[in-house]
Amino acid sequence: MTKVLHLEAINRSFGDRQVLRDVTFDVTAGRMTGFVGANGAGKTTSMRIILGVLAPDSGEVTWQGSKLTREDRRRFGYMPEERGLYPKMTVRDQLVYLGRLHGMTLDAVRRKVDELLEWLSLGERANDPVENLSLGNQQRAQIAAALVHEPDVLVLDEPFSGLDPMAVDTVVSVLREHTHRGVPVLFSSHQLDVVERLCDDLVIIADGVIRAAGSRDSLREAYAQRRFSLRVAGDAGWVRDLPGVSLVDLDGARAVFDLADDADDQVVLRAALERGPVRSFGPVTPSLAEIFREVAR
Ligand SMILES: Nc1ncnc2c1ncn2[C@@H]1O[C@H](COP(=O)(O)OP(=O)(O)OP(=O)(O)O)[C@@H](O)[C@H]1O
Repeated sequence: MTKVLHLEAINRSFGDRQVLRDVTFDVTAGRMTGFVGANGAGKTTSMRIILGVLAPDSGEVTWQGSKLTREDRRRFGYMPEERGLYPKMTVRDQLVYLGRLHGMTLDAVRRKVDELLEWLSLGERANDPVENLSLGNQQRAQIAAALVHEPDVLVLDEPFSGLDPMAVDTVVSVLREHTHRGVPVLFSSHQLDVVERLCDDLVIIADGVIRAAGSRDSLREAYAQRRFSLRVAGDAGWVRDLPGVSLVDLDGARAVFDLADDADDQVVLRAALERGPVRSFGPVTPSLAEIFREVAR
């Protein structure tokens, strides 16, 4: 059976303000699930509830079909929004300490820490106090802290914020290594381009309500407009006169247009071929940013 972390109808209010409403979604083993939403949408609150830092007013979180226990949660890796490493302790000592807290033997934890430091390109900084590290390196150390006890589930609040593109790639390869071993990974991010590139599944939240959830590709398909792109040899402006076509963008030989439900894309293609060579023709898949704008507004 595939291992799934499941949130079922989670509700939570602060005072008279309800910030999560019937939040329901899955994080599946072996997949990277991107959790996206505007500031204040409810991502951090959901993650805190998963980790048991905060209790829901109603609803429950299950792991492999059973209600989460404290023991399960000890096997989770969490990178909280408020970063929590001791500034004066060296990176290595800190990671060893955290591993020991989780009951690892000194040998096992030392091996794991060396591996993580190398994976995250932190080897040269290992004996520096955290406060002497650049922000990007502090972020890497924070990620190492979430991974040191070889967690069964990973929940990461904004793990890519403040990282340069190379560091993002480093962290992604470390997380991918975990998904390949069957670990479900839930991460929140504001950077839609990063999420688009690396998530397998996507959960979009707005005002405490899940607006869309599913595999990235199925969401792209579901939100695909009947939008097409046509590139011809000459000027493509004539396409706007075809029935059912509404032009979205025209750039000389390239036209992007939406088709009415009853219009046939092959009719447009034949019309183009009658006029001359067609360089390319096909549906345009929406980007994550476009889907996000559509569902989260
Ligand atoms: N302890 C708290 N007391 C009162 N209100 C809170 C508390 N924690 C969160 N909130 C409110 O709940 C809402 C959701 O916040 P949350 O931090 O979950 O959003 P988020 O999606 O993580 O946003 P961001 O991307 O800005 O971190 C916000 O309006 C926030 O102000």
